[in-house]
This record gives sequence, C-alpha cells and structure tokens, in this order.
Amino acid sequence: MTQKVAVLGTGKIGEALLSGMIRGGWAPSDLLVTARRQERAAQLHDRYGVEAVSNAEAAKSADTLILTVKPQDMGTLLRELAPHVPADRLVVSGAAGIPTSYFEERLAAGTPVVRVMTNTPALVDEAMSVISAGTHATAAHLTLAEEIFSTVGKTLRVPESQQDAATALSGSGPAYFYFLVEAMTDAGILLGLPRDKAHDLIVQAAIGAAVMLRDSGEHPVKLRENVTSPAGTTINAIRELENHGVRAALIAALEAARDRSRELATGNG
Ligand SMILES: NC(=O)C1=CN([C@@H]2O[C@H](COP(=O)(O)OP(=O)(O)OC[C@H]3O[C@@H](n4cnc5c(N)ncnc54)[C@H](OP(=O)(O)O)[C@@H]3O)[C@@H](O)[C@H]2O)C=CC1
Ligand SMILES: O=C(O)[C@@H]1CCC=N1
Repeated sequence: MTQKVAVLGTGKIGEALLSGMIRGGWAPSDLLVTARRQERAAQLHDRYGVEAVSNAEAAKSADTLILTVKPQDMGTLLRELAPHVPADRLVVSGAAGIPTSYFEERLAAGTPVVRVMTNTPALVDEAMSVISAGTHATAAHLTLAEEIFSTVGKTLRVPESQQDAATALSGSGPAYFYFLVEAMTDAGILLGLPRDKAHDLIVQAAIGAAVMLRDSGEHPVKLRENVTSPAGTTINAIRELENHGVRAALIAALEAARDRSRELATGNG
C-alpha cells in the first residue's frame, strides 16, 4: 500500500527533507506539505509539484505526519492537529528537545511517535538523522522513518535518552565547522592571503580531512600525528590551540547545546 507522507511546517528542514524524498524516488502525489503562510505554500507547490493543504487536512489524509516546526511552535501546532489525528497515524517529530512523551500526552492514546534529529547537510544528501522510538512506535515505524530520512543521508538509531546529546553533536554540529572555517579564513587574512583563496584552502582542507576521517579507518589522533612533524609547523599551532583552551571550549560548548535541548523539552523554551 502506498504511504502518504505529509510534512507539516515546511521551512528549512522540512523543505530539505521534502526535496530529498523526491530525489529519492517518492512521487510528489504521495506527499503533502503545510505552511503557515500562503505565499510559502504556493512556493513549495511551484518548486516540487506537491499539494499544499491545511494542517487538519494533512492529519486526515496522510499516513505519516512529519512535524518540522520550531520547538516553540509545536504546542500551537499540536492543539490544532490533535482533534484530527487518528491514533493509527505515525507522527514523526523533527524538533530539537521535545520528547516523544510530549506528543503522546497531546494526541490520541496509542499514537506511535518517532523522534528524529537531522541536520542541514540534508540539503546535499549528507545528513545524519538520529532516530528514537516513542512508547507506541514499532520496529516497522522505525524502519519507515529510516526509509524517509535515508533519502537525505545516514541514519542512526539511539535510545531517546541520548537524543539531547545527539542534538548537541550532530544537529548543531555543522554550525561548529562553519564557525571554524570562518575563524580560520580570518587567520588567512591575517597571514596576508586574499579572502577567496583563504576560504578555498580551508574548505578543501576540511573536505580532505572529513573524507579521511570517514574512509581511512584511522583514529583522529593518528591522523593528526601524521600531520604533525617533529619541530615542524603543526605542533606550534597545536600548542596555541591547547594554550587557548580550545578542547575545553568545545566540550563546554556541546554541553551547553545539550542543556539547551533539555530546556526545549516543554516546547516553551
Ligand atoms: N535548522 C537546523 O539546523 C535544524 C533544525 N532542526 C529542527 O527542525 C525544526 C525546524 O527548524 P527549521 O527548519 O530551521 O525552522 P524554519 O523556521 O525554517 O521552519 C519551520 C517552519 O514551520 C512553519 N510553521 C510554524 N508554525 C506552523 C504552523 N502552525 N503550521 C504550519 N507551518 C508552521 C514556519 O512558518 P514561517 O515561515 O511563517 O515562520 C516555518 O516555515 C525545528 O524544530 C528545529 O529544532 C533539527 C535539526 C537541524
Ligand atoms: O539550533 C537549533 O536549535 C537547531 C536544532 C539543531 C540545529 N539547529
């Protein structure tokens, strides 16, 4: 039986998923979208040929509802949806912080809920989507969520207790790398390189390092040691990174992101 899937609150993440599903072979006729603004609904229809409907209509017509509004908008969306969602619908939340129990408490008893934390590299099919089951979600529901999110990259199942940590690492993760590239490009300017060349050098170093991390099978420490020659350039840079507490700063940063994810649990964060 064909599954009809609706993406509710189709912003950056919702659109990335929608476009990935279409690239992955889902027929636009099996997909529905909702948006808060009419002009956004029309834009999605024009771009992807999908039908844009109301949230209530999506709840009635689709087998699977993927909720991709901001955590702070989830309460309002659920109040609107709850009277229209039959208990056999799979509800997938893409929101940071909000636990599956939040949805279970607000939807019909027994509604299966799956929580997913993806990230923006979904736009280039390189997402990491971290998936957890709620109380009533079965293995088949998890498999369906994996099938949907594997159209935009890798998937990983974790116990829900690890979702806030996963959000800090991979949900927010791309932002840390962009931040590092921005800072290292500034360093290139300081060292006298034109900005465009500094950018290209750092981005290619990042791509090369990322591919080696993924494909070499080597531990990151070993990869770093291979770059770090005795009395060479790299060790001087590493000493400065350690002097400035960059390792401790990263640990503290990810802990802060994890804590913020926990705070968002109420949807009022
Ligand atoms: N951005 C990221 O890197 C990641 C985000 N997430 C999670 O994904 C979710 C979405 O984030 P993101 O895509 O960045 O946010 P966006 O603001 O881009 O998308 C949310 C969309 O939902 C719409 N919306 C809000 N309320 C309603 C409603 N009641 N009915 C229909 N549409 C509604 C908004 O409309 P309007 O355009 O009018 O505001 C907006 O277009 C969040 O919960 C976030 O935690 C997860 C992983 C990574
Ligand atoms: O910053 C945020 O809250 C969202 C969730 C993970 C990435 N972006």
